[in-house]
Amino acid sequence: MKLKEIIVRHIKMPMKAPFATSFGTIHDKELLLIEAKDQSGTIGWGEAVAFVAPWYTEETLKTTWHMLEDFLIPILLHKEIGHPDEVSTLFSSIRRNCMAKASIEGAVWDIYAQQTNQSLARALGGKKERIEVGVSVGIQPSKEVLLTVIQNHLKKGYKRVKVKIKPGHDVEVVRAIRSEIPDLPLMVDANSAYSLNDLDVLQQLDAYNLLMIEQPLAVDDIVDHAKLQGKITTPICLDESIACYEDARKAIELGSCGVINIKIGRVGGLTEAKRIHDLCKENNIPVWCGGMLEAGIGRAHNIALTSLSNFILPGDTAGSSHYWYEDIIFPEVIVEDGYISVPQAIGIGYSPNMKVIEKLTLSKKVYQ
Ligand SMILES: O=C(O)CCC(=O)c1ccccc1C(=O)O
Ligand SMILES: [Mg+2]
Repeated sequence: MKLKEIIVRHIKMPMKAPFATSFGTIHDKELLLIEAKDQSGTIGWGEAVAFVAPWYTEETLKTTWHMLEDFLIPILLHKEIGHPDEVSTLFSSIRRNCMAKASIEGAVWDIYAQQTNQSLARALGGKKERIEVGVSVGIQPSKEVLLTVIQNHLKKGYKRVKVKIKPGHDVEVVRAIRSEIPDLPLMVDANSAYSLNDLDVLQQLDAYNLLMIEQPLAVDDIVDHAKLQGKITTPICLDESIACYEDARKAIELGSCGVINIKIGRVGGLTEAKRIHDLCKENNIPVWCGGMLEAGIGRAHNIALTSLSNFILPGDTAGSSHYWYEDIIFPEVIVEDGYISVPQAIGIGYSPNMKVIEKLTLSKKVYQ
């Protein structure tokens, strides 16, 4: 394929409820949509998942647009691409900026799947027909509200619940959930809010039979995570610390985690996500697919990736209606009894809903 035109749209999705984490609260999700056209007319879609502020990683919506416009789009436009794996090689002179790279690489994978007449899941080597999913619950105003929110998600069929924690809002919260729902498959995510000085609190969490503790320590500290893993039995799941295959290799070698959360944007695309998946599989490290409050295009890519065999644990890819009044794809992502069916149609298996996309678009730019 050769890309002849790329359209970048900045859209703003109103959220049903704000999402609070240890690093801040997200009220509406702004994101970039990438529409890439190949010379034969096939259109592929990608989503840039960076937030407007750099709390989760260093990237922002504006840095992703800058990288796309000034570096990544010029590299790809009019270049012959035989296979989507070549995109990361073409981008290898650009350091990091993973979410920007992933957004356009995802659109190339979509075109490739369509042109080889298969679903994106199949193109990636995924075989699962349905995937098990959980939900991520942000920090709530009170324990009562939190418990009501969790019960509502369980009624909808979600089988695993992740709650956000931060210092001062941790052991008590977990104790309250456990005393009301003792057998709930439960995990916590700290988004790097602790250090080894908090060992006492992290060891107390060990008593609550949690599936895992996600990213308790600093983003760049796989050494301290290894020390912590030696002192608690609950598996540590790394999220922010794993930005590429090499990070995963080193974390596994050091014993910094028992589980890895793979996010396509955080690791720079589907090709790198698949490499990390394969590495974890060889090392008996189960993985699951993390989320970035994606709109439908990002959600569709997550579903395809999660169809790979070592995505053993339920991921954060909830149904469209979990966050959105109206998603940007048709049909929307539906969760039934805790499962999403992996689409079998060619490409991402969902169509962009242009009416909704146009309505939510704040600005748009065409590159040729
Ligand atoms: O539902 C989702 O998309 C995942 C929600 C989530 O936990 C999250 C949301 C925003 C930023 C970081 C994270 C995270 O996994 O750490
Ligand atoms: Mg996380």
